[in-house]
Amino acid sequence: MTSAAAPPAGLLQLRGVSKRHGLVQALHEVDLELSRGEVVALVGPPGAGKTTLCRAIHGAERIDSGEILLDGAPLPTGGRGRARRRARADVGLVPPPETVEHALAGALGLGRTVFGELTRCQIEARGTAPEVAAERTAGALRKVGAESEAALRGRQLGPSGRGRVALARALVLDPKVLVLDEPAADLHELARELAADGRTMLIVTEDPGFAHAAADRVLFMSGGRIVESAPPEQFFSAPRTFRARDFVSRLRRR
Ligand SMILES: Nc1ncnc2c1ncn2[C@@H]1O[C@H](COP(=O)(O)OP(=O)(O)OP(=O)(O)O)[C@@H](O)[C@H]1O
Repeated sequence: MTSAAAPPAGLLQLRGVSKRHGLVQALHEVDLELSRGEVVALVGPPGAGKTTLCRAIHGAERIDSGEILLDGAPLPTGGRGRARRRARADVGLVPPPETVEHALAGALGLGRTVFGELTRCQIEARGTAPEVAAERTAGALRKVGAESEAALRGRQLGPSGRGRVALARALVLDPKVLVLDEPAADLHELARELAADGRTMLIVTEDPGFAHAAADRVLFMSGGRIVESAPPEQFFSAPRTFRARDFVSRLRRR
């Protein structure tokens, strides 16, 4: 199939989303729907388009065609204004471990502390009052177990701290959809807690155990297309297409 079968009245909808990187068609008319409270695991081989899809949903990647709707309203795909900042806050993205350092370094700038940045971004994106924002920052850092990172600056963060702070930065904006791109294993338990709390999430993962535990549904991507959509137990035990069977058998051999 070329599009994911999904229930109607989704919180997040992608319709015919395409994106080309130079000669590479990274996303090919992707249709996707996430219902409120649904947790979807996105899997697929390297180069399938998973990160491009996550970045497009977050508004970090300009799409070539198609549309992305959140709560029925199109997400702005360009510009720098308040509407765009708000849209990016509504879809929180935690980048993969290999790029989270760069992403946080950009957010924290040269001098800002973790606490300062998490507070600032709420004031900027949501117009939150400073004292309320500071309280939320403290709550988010507590939630992810990164209270001891509060006074640190970008380069002082260790690998585990970076992932937790990036998650706290997304959470502090109370996103309608949370996208986790290959979260490190030490974030899995937190992701499961967020799923149990009813968060709507799209999680890129190649860990079948984690997908089973956290996700309601698995989407399999290959060649820029969503090829299968199934409950985790069904997908990992009986994938339908050749490409998915090959992917699952490679996972089993690892
Ligand atoms: N900025 C870019 N410039 C050129 N090509 C890119 C760029 N970003 C991604 N691509 C290409 O687009 C395709 C999809 O990449 P993407 O990173 O979205 O896949 P992925 O499924 O996340 O892969 P991985 O699991 O390896 O992270 C790949 O062929 C990749 O090489």
